[in-house]
Amino acid sequence: MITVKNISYAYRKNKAVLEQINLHFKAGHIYGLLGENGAGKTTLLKSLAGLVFPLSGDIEALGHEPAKRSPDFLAEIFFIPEDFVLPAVTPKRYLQVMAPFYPKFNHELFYQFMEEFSIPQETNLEQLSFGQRKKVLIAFGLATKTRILLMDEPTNGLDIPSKSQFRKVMACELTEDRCFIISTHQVRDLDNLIDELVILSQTRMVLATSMQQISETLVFKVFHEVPADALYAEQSISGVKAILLNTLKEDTKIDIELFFKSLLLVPNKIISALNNKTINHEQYI
Ligand SMILES: Nc1ncnc2c1ncn2[C@@H]1O[C@H](COP(=O)(O)OP(=O)(O)OP(=O)(O)O)[C@@H](O)[C@H]1O
Repeated sequence: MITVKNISYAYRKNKAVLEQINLHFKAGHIYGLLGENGAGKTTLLKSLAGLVFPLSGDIEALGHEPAKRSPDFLAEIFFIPEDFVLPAVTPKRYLQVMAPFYPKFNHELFYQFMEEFSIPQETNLEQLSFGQRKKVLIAFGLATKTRILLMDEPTNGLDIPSKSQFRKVMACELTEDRCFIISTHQVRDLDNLIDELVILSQTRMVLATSMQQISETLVFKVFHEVPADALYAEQSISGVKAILLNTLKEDTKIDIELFFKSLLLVPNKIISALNNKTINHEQYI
């Protein structure tokens, strides 16, 4: 659905923000895009949306080059940025103006999400709280029915019930021909939602793999002391949280936060454990 070939980007000379990024995003999947502050996640999302143009390399999305921003492409992609401004109009007026840009827009679905998110429908958008406005934009993005949906920190500002509502609607709206890419630091908000993980660190792609591959290869457990065969371990209030090889084919819940930290601190151990089917950037160099 989206192929990213060796792209690099810099806002300023000699200060790379993305370097030699190679990725494939497939339809029917929800991707979690993780990375430290400044790793380049937003810039990658903007590149996919055609809002910034790679200095080298190519992106092909739905057969289009995003940077050309052709109307056919724009009708099939929606980007929910972290910060945004909504006009001082009612949701109804907002739809009258914006929905025609998306030929598959489903009005009924939009109002259904608005109800599920408990957003007052007659209120001027400008008078809503940040979290409420974010939910309006999420409802709009899902109702566009675009094949690609990009979200930058979508759960930022959402209250606890809305976060679980968000997971529910996202899972329901994913179809075989749609692809959702979510950049976030709130990994717990993505629990049981994402099925693919992409990790960026310091301008590079560290890892792109499926959650299934992670759970088949690794186990996540809590111990009283650090196990001798731990690939990575850290002390927590509940004990020593550790990642080990899944030699007994156990089914444990992936601790994404622990996994992310392990990749930053002991990348070689984790990547070589996953290496069988995993793509990492070194394979492209
Ligand atoms: N408009 C801009 N002009 C110049 N530099 C920028 C601009 N936007 C981002 N950068 C720089 O590019 C780098 C990557 O930023 P980006 O926003 O893509 O990272 P991120 O991974 O999304 O970070 P965060 O998790 O903090 O949101 C940072 O060093 C940032 O300072």
